[in-house]
Amino acid sequence: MTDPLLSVEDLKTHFHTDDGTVYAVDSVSFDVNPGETVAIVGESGSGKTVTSESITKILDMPPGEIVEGTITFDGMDLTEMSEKQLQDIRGNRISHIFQNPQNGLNPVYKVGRQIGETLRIHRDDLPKAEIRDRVIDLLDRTGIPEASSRVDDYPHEFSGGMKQRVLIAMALACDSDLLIADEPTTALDVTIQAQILQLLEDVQAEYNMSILFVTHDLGVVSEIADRVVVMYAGKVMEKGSVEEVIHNPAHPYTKALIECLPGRGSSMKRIDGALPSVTEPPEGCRFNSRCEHAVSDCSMGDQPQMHAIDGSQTHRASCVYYGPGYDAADLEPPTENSSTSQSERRSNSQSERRSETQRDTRADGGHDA
Ligand SMILES: Nc1ncnc2c1ncn2[C@@H]1O[C@H](COP(=O)(O)OP(=O)(O)OP(=O)(O)O)[C@@H](O)[C@H]1O
Ligand code: NI
Repeated sequence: MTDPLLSVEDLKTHFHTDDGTVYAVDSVSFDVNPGETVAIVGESGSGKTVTSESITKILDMPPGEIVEGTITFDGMDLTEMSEKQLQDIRGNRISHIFQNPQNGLNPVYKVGRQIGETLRIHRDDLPKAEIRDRVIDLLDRTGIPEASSRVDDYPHEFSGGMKQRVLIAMALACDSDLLIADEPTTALDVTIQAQILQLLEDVQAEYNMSILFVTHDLGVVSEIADRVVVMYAGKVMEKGSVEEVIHNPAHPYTKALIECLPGRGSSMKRIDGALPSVTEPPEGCRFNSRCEHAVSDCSMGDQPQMHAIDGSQTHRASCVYYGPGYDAADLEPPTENSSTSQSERRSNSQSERRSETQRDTRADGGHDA
């Protein structure tokens, strides 16, 4: 097996605010292998952006601080790097694109000049004319029609989708190893969204780039990602291949997210309840207050450890039901006609439950005794 390109281990990024410490990212670990797409998914506020912005330290620090953890990129620990060293990495080996493409472009400069700037900074041996040729080629490859004239246009002359293409061109300028894309299609309409996702897949294959894709949308994850990391309130709830996580979700939080996908589950619904306090996170599993399966072990100690699912090397979930003394089958939804209550189900194994239901039936209407 090849070494991961990026390895985030036990990352803790906190914010020191007047209201206390915000535990935005609290012991997050995951890898990104060369050439693969890893998605970080979770509801708003779960710590996806803070995780991704910790990698090249583009966070506001202070109030933010990387309190613990290592971020190894191509064998180098980024958390130990000076600002000068990080500048060499940003836009060169690791590029970012964001939800609002406007923020990535300076309105007063022509787009060609801005893409060229990345090359001038990181490839200062390139002659001027060659830079221009390369920029036009990049715009062309990212699907901008008439690239040779568009190169001299200003950002406001481009639509949202075209601006995002310009930013992808910029990310490709130095042939980055890793593209971090934070909700890059959320602000775009659905057709354009699909085109941008397709473009990312195409350029990834062509440039053998890795992508860390941040989204709250599990539908997008199944389209673009190879592997997925499910975050909730600063913790990783589950991770694994897209197949594993989307088709065989293990954590009650992931199951609930999937239930909320349009066309899935019983109806269009949201997960009941709200994220827990970020300054005073609950004991135990951070999802416990919203989890219909929560038992007393779920509100004790730290976030449960990651347990392997069905003996998989890659699929893991942070839920006590996959640990000793529990049966993950108890996480399955109750059958349609089951009259037993939540608490009864928790305290009984499936077989006990069956015999209890039989007893109930007899008590109600049985005269065969
Ligand atoms: N500068 C900051 N100061 C204080 N708290 C912050 C700061 N930036 C982020 N946070 C907090 O960190 C937590 C994680 O935020 P983050 O932006 O990573 O969430 P997210 O998963 O990306 O959500 P979204 O889907 O809305 O983008 C949130 O509680 C947020 O309020
Ligand atoms: Ni975000």
